[in-house]
Amino acid sequence: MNVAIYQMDVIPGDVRANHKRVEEWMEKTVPNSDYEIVVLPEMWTTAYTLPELQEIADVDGEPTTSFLQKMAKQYGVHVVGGSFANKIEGEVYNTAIVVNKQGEVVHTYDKIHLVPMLDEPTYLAGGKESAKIFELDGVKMGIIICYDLRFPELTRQLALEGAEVLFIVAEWPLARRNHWVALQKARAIENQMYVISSGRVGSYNGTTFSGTSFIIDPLGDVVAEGSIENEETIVGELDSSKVRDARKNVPVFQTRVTNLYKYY
Ligand SMILES: O=C(O)CCC(=O)C(=O)O
Repeated sequence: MNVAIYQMDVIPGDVRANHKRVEEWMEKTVPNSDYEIVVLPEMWTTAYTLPELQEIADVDGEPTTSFLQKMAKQYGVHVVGGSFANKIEGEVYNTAIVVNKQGEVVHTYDKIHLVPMLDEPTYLAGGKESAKIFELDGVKMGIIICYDLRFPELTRQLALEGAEVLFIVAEWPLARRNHWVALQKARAIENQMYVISSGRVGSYNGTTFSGTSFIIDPLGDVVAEGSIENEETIVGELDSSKVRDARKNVPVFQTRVTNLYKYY
């Protein structure tokens, strides 16, 4: 499966303008390509305009869900649609969405770990359900959002449920880029799965973001890596046999000693 990540900058607080940017990127990037999956970053419709989100967030997933469904159908590509601010019954969630190339929503996930350093709990509600797996073209996958990367339990759970690919959509600050890089490689190696991340670039409200979107294979080797500061498209190929080989050669999942793990 060929993947293209849109490592984009985000216009703060302007949902329609960001839709337009994604539409323009799709128009330019997807036709005549062999991309089967495209990936967007975290909160790409609004950026982290937290105090404004009650006013500008989508309501019950709209208009962003319909927009992504239209893009997926029009371009015949699966869309891992990053995440967006999504107001449901008065509370704003950070919602990730996956739409298949037929335009069907195959998965949503509301970020469960809110970031204290960003005061997220003041403005956002945490998801009520854990991350779960979904399938695209018969391959099991999972998606987590930014700060979730710091909680290895969540990714392990997805791997134990059969995920071969982990998407991480993010707006990770440049100041902690070394964590971003090391944790992604660790998640790929320890779970013997592909890690595909989409980070935003640019700055907002005094924070500069780290870009550095990745495609990392199940051995932890980097297939493709974005720059720190440029808007660009990062591409690479996923091969399920590499997951099977990694898990066969180092049989981590058969060697776990769960009865001795106190907290898991
Ligand atoms: O964990 C971090 O250092 C950054 C997390 C973050 O910025 C986010 O979840 O949006």
